[in-house]
Amino acid sequence: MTAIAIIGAGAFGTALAVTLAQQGPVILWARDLRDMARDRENRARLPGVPLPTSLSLTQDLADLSAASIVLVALPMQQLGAFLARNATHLDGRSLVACSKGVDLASGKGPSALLAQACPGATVAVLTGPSFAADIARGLPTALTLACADPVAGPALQAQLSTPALRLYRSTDLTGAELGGAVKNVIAIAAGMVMGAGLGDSARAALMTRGYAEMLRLAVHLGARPETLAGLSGLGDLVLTCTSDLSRNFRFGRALGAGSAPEEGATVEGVATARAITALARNRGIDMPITTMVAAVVGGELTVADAMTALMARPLKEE
Ligand SMILES: NC(=O)C1=CN([C@@H]2O[C@H](COP(=O)(O)OP(=O)(O)OC[C@H]3O[C@@H](n4cnc5c(N)ncnc54)[C@H](O)[C@@H]3O)[C@@H](O)[C@H]2O)C=CC1
Ligand SMILES: O=C(CO)COP(=O)(O)O
Repeated sequence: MTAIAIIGAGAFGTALAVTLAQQGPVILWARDLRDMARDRENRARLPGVPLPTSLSLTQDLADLSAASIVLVALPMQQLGAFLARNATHLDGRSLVACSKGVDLASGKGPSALLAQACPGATVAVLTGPSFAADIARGLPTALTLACADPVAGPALQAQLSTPALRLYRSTDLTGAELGGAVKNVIAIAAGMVMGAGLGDSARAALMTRGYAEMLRLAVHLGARPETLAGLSGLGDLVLTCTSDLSRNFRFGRALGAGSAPEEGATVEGVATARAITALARNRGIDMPITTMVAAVVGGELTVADAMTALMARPLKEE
């Protein structure tokens, strides 16, 4: 019996599938397998990583019926529509949300979308600092597995950990997924700073103040501060704001440098900046960097004007 299934054969879904297949059978669902089955490699999203024989591929969601754990690794803005069509295939299992972001249509994170569409499921969140390419190469990685259920949480932690992938357990789903959502927005801002040539000192200031607004939003929405200080918040913020491997960082850097961003890359921080700006405005939470990123990606502000506006804010206590 296949115990673990993964939905979404992007870079992250494929990397998780390759890693978890070292421990037992895994089934990976893609809406379009293209040449993956023939090549035994996901050349489009995770080139150079062979797919092990314990990993099977399918385009038919009915093939996932034997899996007790389903990891959902779709881009955030695709998740709601996918669930509207396919929730009956997923209900009643342990569903692990792997997307990072906030849904523009509903203002919800991935775990809330899963719980709403699949009321009989046990929902968890897997998040933290990890590039798909690192996981797939078996490099050491530590992530947060958040699940409110006191029995399912430890079981999932054990089943999804490997010698190279170390999962820390939490019951704070709100904090875990808001850290992963906001860090992408701040990474775009960090990229803008570096692309515009404003320097490492400016980036450190922006990361720190970005962390402050991540914490402010998450605590307001019921998260525990220590969650944000962990892998899913600070850990992922540091990784994403400082690495060329980050698509959000590279996107921001292109904007800052006045060059064209890469085509076809999943850059979750773009829509999430807009979703969180709306959420923060409705709740009266001050999130100046997120609001600035939303305005720049929406074409309402230039990077230079956004930086000037941030520096001109009234002086305040830290
Ligand atoms: N790539 C990474 O290093 C990491 C990614 N993530 C998160 O994982 C999520 C997925 O990202 P990636 O795998 O990197 O994206 P990706 O850009 O590599 O792949 C996205 C995949 O989703 C598929 N897809 C898009 N819409 C779909 C739909 N409606 N139905 C079925 N399949 C659909 C595409 O065909 C593509 O294969 C994002 O939320 C991202 O933030 C989290 C941690 C690390
Ligand atoms: O979430 C990630 C690292 O933890 C991947 O970051 P990007 O989506 O910016 O590439």
